[in-house]
Amino acid sequence: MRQTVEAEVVMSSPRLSDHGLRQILSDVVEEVKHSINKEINGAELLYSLLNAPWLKSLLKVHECLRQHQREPPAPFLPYTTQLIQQILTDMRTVPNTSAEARELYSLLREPHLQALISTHDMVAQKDYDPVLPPIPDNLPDDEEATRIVCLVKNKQQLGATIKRNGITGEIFVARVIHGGLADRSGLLHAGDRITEVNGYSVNGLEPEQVIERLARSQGTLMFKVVPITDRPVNNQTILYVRAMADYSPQQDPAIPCAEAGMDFRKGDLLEIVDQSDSLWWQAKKLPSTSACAGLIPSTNLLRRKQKEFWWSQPYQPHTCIKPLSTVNEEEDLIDEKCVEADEEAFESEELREEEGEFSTNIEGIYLTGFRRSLRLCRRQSLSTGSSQQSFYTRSGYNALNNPYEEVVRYQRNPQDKHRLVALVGPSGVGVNELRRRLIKINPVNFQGAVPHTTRAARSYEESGKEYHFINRELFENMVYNNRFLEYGEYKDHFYGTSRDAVKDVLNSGRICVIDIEPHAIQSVRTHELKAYIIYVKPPTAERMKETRKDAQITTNYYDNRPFKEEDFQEMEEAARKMESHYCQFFDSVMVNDGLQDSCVQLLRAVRRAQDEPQWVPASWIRPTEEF
Ligand SMILES: Nc1ncnc2c1ncn2[C@@H]1O[C@H](COP(=O)(O)OP(=O)(O)OP(=O)(O)O)[C@@H](O)[C@H]1O
Repeated sequence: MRQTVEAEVVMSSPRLSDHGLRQILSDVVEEVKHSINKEINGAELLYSLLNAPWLKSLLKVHECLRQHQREPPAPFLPYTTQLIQQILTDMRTVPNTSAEARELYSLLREPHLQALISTHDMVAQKDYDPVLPPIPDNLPDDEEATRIVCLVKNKQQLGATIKRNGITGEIFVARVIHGGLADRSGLLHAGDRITEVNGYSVNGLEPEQVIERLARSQGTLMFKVVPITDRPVNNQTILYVRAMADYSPQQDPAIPCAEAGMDFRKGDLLEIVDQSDSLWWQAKKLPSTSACAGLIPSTNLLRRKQKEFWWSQPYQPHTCIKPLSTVNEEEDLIDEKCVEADEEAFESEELREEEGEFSTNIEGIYLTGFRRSLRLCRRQSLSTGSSQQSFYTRSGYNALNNPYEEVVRYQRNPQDKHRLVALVGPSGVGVNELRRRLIKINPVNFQGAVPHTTRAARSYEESGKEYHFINRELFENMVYNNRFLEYGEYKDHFYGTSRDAVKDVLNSGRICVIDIEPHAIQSVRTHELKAYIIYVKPPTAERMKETRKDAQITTNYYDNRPFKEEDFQEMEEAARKMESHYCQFFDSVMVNDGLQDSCVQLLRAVRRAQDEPQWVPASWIRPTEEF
């Protein structure tokens, strides 16, 4: 085909090719000379112009190029380099050159230009076209249009899967993996029928036998394919999701090709590049180092698998809304399970008779939301799991419904309200200590949320400061209206953190910093609060022993007591469970080792949350349909 085009170019200007431009010019020069002899006006000027050395050089370039067009490319000489050298030599001999000519001369001598031209010549001398077998002369008239595809094998996978039609025995390309070798060639497509591999017919072979043949071949792979006639238009949009479940292709017997599969863990960010198949999508993990995507199950398929395989069973969140005395229809509809799996992580303890409160006034700064009863109420619910002392939330999260959460990149506008900062960690790790210190560092910027309680205010307490003191009826009404992020019962009194208490802080322009139980995470991950979840992790048991030797743990029995060996073990176990069940929601993870370092880490994380772009659920930014 290319030969035809080139032939057409040459044929389209026969006069030039017959005589050569130089010859024509010489004829013109002779004519003009003749005119001078006849003393024709202006002819002398034209003569000097046509005789100018630059015009001659230009013509030389033109002729050399035309010459090259006619010659076969094999013994290609470094033409361009030679030409440039010739032009430079010619220019040197020209007296009184113009400023433009001098500029051109210096430009052509620039080392980077010379290097570029010499590179061009080197590349031009190579012949990259594949050597195709000759087309047989005796092709039947009804021969199907076939395509010969040559791919050079490298360390990469071919990036395509094949399948066999059970009835006809024909082999087809089942899918082409995005960014793989086959995809980048642009020559193989899902639905193409493969008739030959490396010159051998694949008719009647099993897909495994074809693959074996491909694996054995060295260097170039040659496919003869009958291209699919109605190739679907590729109008894929890229989708970003956070995995809410684990997946391992190696443990999935149903995956079409385990090598083409991509494993992921809860919390991984995935870029879904192809959803054209209803069962198997193609995705890359972010941050992505590979150009090649991997197969992952679609939402529907993963949901099905979660029910089938132990390895991807999602954790059933410990969310138990047990209505207080009031039961309403809406609550009945919420599918939530009782807190049970973390049960053994916490010791069952008797309620203390006397309730005490921590001092909350540090150097004149009033710190809210550090109430001892509230914390004990939480701990009590985890240790007993009994309906008498429970800590509740209205989370509707279920990984079975949403194994992937669509996410978008979000950066808070400086004029917008701050994102809520929620700390999560096993009891005793130091969540309250860190929160207290953060607020103390900058009470103008950071503040906790004032909790609500039904217990009576003490003489020194003021409603809205230590707690919002409200009666039981009002509390139940707030529960009924879903006003609490989490709430619970302790010693016949209710305690809870309300959505409005958090909003009050955010509306005042401050950053609200609260600590929550992990099962309340879903109630703060909303468009309204845009919570940034920081997980506070304990260091190793050795480091805990060292750093906490003077620290006191809050218990139900005593106001405070020193940490014991078993406290560290329990904390380690609780942390392990918390991570395995909730890690997909952690925006940031920090280890609370040395207090000073931890405060710096926390401050940095809080700044990141407010000032840097983060992946957040797409539903916070725009309403999304389930995909
Ligand atoms: N990095 C640390 N180094 C030394 N001591 C620490 C550190 N972090 C916290 N502590 C101390 O450990 C004890 C428990 O911390 P804190 O009260 O903050 O726990 P918590 O995570 O809020 O758990 P809970 O709410 O169940 O009491 C406190 O005495 C605190 O001062």
